Amino acid sequence: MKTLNDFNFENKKALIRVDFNVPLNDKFEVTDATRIVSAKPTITKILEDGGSCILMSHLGRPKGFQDEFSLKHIAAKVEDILGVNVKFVLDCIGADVEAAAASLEPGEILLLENLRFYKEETAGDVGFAEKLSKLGDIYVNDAFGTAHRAHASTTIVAQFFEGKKCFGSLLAQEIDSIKKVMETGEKPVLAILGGAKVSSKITIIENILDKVDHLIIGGGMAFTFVKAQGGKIGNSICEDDKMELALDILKQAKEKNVQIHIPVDTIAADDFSNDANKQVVDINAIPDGWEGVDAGPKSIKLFHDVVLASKTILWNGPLGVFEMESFANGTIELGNSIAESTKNGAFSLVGGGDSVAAVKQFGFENKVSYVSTGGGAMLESLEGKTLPGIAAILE
Ligand SMILES: Nc1ncnc2c1ncn2[C@@H]1O[C@H](COP(=O)(O)OP(=O)(O)O)[C@@H](O)[C@H]1O
Ligand SMILES: O=C(OP(=O)(O)O)[C@H](O)COP(=O)(O)O
Repeated sequence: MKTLNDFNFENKKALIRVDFNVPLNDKFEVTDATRIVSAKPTITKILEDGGSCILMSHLGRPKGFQDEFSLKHIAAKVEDILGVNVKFVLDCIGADVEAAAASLEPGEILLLENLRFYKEETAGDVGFAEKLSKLGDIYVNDAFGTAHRAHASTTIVAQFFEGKKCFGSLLAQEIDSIKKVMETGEKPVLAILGGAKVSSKITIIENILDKVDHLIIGGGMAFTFVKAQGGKIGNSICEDDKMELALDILKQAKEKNVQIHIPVDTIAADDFSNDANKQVVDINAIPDGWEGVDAGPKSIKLFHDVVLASKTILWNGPLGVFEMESFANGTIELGNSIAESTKNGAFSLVGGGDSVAAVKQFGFENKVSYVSTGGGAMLESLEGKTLPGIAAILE
């Protein structure tokens, strides 16, 4: 696995695929710059070596050239975070871009326009990838968030850099964190899966049953397991067509010696709204007209004990409807438990969509070992897939 340290970038132009797909508000201001901050170590190392950086990224899912998706909106933020002047070109291929890249001096940074303004990017077009490849001497992939896409700039371009391609430090760190959970982590290894649906996590569950000692199934997806075992779940969300599968997962877990922990109680609400009436009830005795929306106190304690006994922890998916203040407590308490366990020496990885949002919203970002910068990319990694962006560097 080639990393930045395998190269000296002196007088070299690094063509770096970053994931600067960051959220913007209606004034086109960056509202969460995590992905830009996370790319800084790679860029700094290359500049310190005496090289220059050509940064390429997508932003959103534009249909052709659309001003609102221009990377010009984020150029100043990138400059601010890197602390180095950033040159910006209004295209990502073509004569102007080639001239700008050719005249780049050591220590300088060039930011290209949104790659997805060309449909060839997402189509993985070889000709488009070849044009990009002309811009740099060494290809660095640091875009973990987009590593599950076999696009021109994330995957196809790598074939033009035989022996001259490597992982950036962010991508290497993401790979390492996943490896810690899936392969090398200190036991006991715990995975906590929450969120809304069993169906979106099936492949992950089946893949990690071979890797973990404990599995907490929380959030909305727990109710499919509870109902499948004969529990009364009222109006709680449930995927009836996945009940058989839930029973099969419980059976597989037993065979594989994995201890599964399902909530024993829940906060039930009489309406799916923040000001609904609520009551604590046993998970398998939810009255008609009520639905489970958050972990109950006994479950929080149970999960706390499992988390504190674990040395390696993966967390994906909230334990309740955390977007509503009234039902955020279980997710916050789980965050507190993971923070405490991390302080005691456990390795904790948080990844995938809403759990990362929850971790940031409730201030746990610096209290866990690692927060992934990838949503879909992290979920696909946990499913056991080799991401095309990663495979292309290894080839
Ligand atoms: N008991 C519940 N009932 C309904 N929705 C829930 C419940 N618990 C969690 N959720 C919802 O699950 C969603 C996140 O699910 P999911 O997308 O699978 O997680 P992630 O994005 O972290 O992988 C959140 O919007 C949250 O409100
Ligand atoms: O933000 C991203 O994905 P994510 O929301 O799954 O983390 C990546 O930049 C990939 O974007 P895409 O899903 O439009 O290919």
